[in-house]
Amino acid sequence: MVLMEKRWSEEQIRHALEGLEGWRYDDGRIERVFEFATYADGVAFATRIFLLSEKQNHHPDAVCVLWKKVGVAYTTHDVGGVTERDLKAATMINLLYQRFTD
Ligand SMILES: C[C@H](O)[C@H](O)[C@H]1CNC2=NC(N)=NC(=O)C2=N1
Repeated sequence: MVLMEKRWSEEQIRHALEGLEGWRYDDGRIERVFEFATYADGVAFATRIFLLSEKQNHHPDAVCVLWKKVGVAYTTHDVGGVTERDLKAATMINLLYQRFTD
């Protein structure tokens, strides 16, 4: 039995996002747009997100690969809102992004 993650309140989420650069809360999801020097970097970044999400068994609600930009959104589908799992994924994605900006 997988423990049901507890859905966070909007206040809890907004407080947690103060420490999570670039992410914002909107309508039950957390999301961020990442910018890149090249389109190929954005594609590589998105691919790493897909592989990470399989490893975590926690998958993005959306990944949009645009010209030199990638949009990412997370929510926990099982509970219909944002949980610790989404914030953990966002934290790991911010760390991943650092490799593309150093
Ligand atoms: C059975 C499997 O563990 C669940 O469906 C996982 C898969 N990935 C998931 N990803 C997200 N974002 N939310 C979930 O509730 C979720 N559940």
